[in-house]
Amino acid sequence: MARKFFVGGNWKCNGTTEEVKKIVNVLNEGQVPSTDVVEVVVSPPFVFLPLVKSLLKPDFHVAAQNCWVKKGGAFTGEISADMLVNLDIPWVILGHSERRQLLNEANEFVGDKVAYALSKGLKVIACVGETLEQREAGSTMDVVAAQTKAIAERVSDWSNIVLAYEPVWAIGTGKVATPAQAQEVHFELRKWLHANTSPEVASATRIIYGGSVNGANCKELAAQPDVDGFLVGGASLKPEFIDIIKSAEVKKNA
Ligand SMILES: O=C(CO)COP(=O)(O)O
Repeated sequence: MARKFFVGGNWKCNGTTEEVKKIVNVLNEGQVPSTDVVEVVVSPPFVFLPLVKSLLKPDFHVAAQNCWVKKGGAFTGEISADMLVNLDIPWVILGHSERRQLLNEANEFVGDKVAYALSKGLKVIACVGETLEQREAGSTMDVVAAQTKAIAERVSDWSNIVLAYEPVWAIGTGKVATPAQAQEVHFELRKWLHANTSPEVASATRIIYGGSVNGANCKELAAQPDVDGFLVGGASLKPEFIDIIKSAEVKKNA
């Protein structure tokens, strides 16, 4: 089964109402491949989710950038998966490295979040990735395997998970992984899924790359056999996001 190309735009903690409307406008007007070829999901901050959802053309979907680990209650400042479902928000990003690093989200905690969000019917973009120090120490695969294992131990159905490989050293740095570096980790992650989940999960799960993806480097990355799309930060706030969506054509013609 062919894996449909997936392009996510992670807006992080950016935007005003006016800016959000402008970005949505650009997205709605952009000439992009059909939904048979590419799945596009944008992730604004929580407070803009209803606005973006109401303005965005139906071909594109929205994701929250996080949610609480279980049912809501006395958890000041948190947003529950149940609330996202209530607002018809189909996707959530979990385990982003900024949350793992700045907010100390541990592998197990992320795994619990993924399991709970899936159990409520959300689709999950689950992020993994190593720091520069870990890469230089040669432990990239150990790190991403441990992060993926914490999810695999808690989840049996992978059909609503997209796995995002985002090397921390490439995020927001302008230092993109080379196509060969991305392919190597994606290939290893798929091999890991093959051995630790099932051959079916390994071949069906989309593994997307994130970290300084832009309009200029996306095509070469998209051409890698195990790169099934992107999770884009900075460039997802700019018109070049349309070019990144278009890189799905590389796969179609492959
Ligand atoms: O963290 C990212 C997406 O989740 C990547 O961010 P940049 O594209 O800004 O490097």
